[in-house]
Amino acid sequence: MSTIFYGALVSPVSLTSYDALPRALLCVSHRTGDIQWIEQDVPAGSLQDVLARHGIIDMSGMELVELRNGEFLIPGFIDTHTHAPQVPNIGSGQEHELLDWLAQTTFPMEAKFADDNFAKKAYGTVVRRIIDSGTTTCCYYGTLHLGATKVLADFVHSAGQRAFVGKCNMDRNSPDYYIESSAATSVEDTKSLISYIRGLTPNSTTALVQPILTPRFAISCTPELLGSLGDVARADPTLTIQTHICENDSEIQFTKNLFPPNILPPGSEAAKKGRTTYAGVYDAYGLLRKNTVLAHAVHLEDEEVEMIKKSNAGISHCPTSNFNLRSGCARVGMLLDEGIKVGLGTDVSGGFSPSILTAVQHASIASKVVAMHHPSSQTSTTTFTSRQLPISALLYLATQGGADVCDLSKRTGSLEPGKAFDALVVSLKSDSGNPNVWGVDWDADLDVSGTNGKTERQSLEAQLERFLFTGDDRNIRRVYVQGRLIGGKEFIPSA
Ligand SMILES: Nc1nc2[nH]cnc2c(=O)[nH]1
Ligand SMILES: [Zn+2]
Repeated sequence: MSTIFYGALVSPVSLTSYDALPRALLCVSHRTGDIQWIEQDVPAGSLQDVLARHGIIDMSGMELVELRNGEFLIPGFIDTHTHAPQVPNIGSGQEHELLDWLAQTTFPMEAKFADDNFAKKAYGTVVRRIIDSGTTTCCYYGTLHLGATKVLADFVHSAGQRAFVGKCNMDRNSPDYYIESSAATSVEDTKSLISYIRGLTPNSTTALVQPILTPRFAISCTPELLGSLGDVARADPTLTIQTHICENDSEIQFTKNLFPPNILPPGSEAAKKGRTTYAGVYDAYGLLRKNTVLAHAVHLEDEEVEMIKKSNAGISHCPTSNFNLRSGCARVGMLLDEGIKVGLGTDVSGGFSPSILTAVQHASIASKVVAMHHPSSQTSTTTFTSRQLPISALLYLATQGGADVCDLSKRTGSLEPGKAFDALVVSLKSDSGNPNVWGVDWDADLDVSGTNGKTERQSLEAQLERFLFTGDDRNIRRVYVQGRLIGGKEFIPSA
């Protein structure tokens, strides 16, 4: 049994190109939730023949979803960095920089999650909101609490989202009311959470919800704690790791003061060089590797860029937060030119929106700001340093780039046979209720003859751009993960 989608499809190919197929036919297996096959261009008159070629003569037991003009399929968004317990704080504490904001706004809210009942009340709506924003894969930070983070994992698991869920490690430089009692307790709770999450989907290598090691940032961890987390990571190369890096000048200085080279493990590169960098601290404790997600990376030194490149760790670019906390503009174009993996993160509530669409818009603006400040005579269209990011790159960062960063590139991030059907049905029709996107009459916009107006591909490209820059939850009709409908405007959650 399968679901067949017939209509427009958009999917990233690379940073510089994407598929925009006005009349695609895509088949999803009900058994696996994977995409079985895609036909790129099927005129309406050939539909029966093409289905027959795939052995589908009788549509009974099949679901056929026909998309209208102004609607298209797109891979689900991947949020490589967000803080679930900060969603209730969105839009507050907007006048601080990072360290003050943590102390004044963030830690007081996170501390409330000591109460599992508070977590049960908050996290259900948090997860629903993030899914309905079109996020099919999410890297979640919980709080330092084991109980509340289990509650978060439960909600994500039962909602059917693909996700990484981590408990923050923080045994120093945190307020008395919100700190772990020792490195040993922090590690013990982390191991319990890993077992708990792995137990949610027994004996499955394809579990949607996975644990993730989450040393909050170097400042909040003693050397003993980072060392023990490094041991946990070394024992399990499949375990993903997430943390913050080079977000804010004061934070970087504080980190360097806390970790002078003489206290770092003697064999580490930083200890040998006698010079600490932020990335060098994580590297020294074995926390920099191909499945490490590093959020922000606004103020990386050249040496750190090299180190990250060598480790094949990925960067979560969080432009909304970087503007909002006045952290700076990450040089994403340069990172991409270096071949470093980059995805997008909402970083709620440093960022004030749980939608990756907002991150896309701000990633575009951030790249324009970098280009304004570092004008270049570069004319190449395949490099990005000092150039604003094109639509193809923005789409890539929001989808496949995120999958690359999470080490999930074979499973999700684009619409391709053999990958999971993690996808959105987007509608720009007037019945979406979003006046920004239906200011254009998509039917009139289209001229299939190609003599006036736009070709079908051009119209679809225009629709994608409109959606990325002015779309919102109202335009997300359906959200699928692994072939299962889990959200969107049309979704009715079971009671
Ligand atoms: N943006 C952001 N940066 C951090 N660094 C350490 N914790 C946080 C956090 O919660 N948000
Ligand atoms: Zn963050």
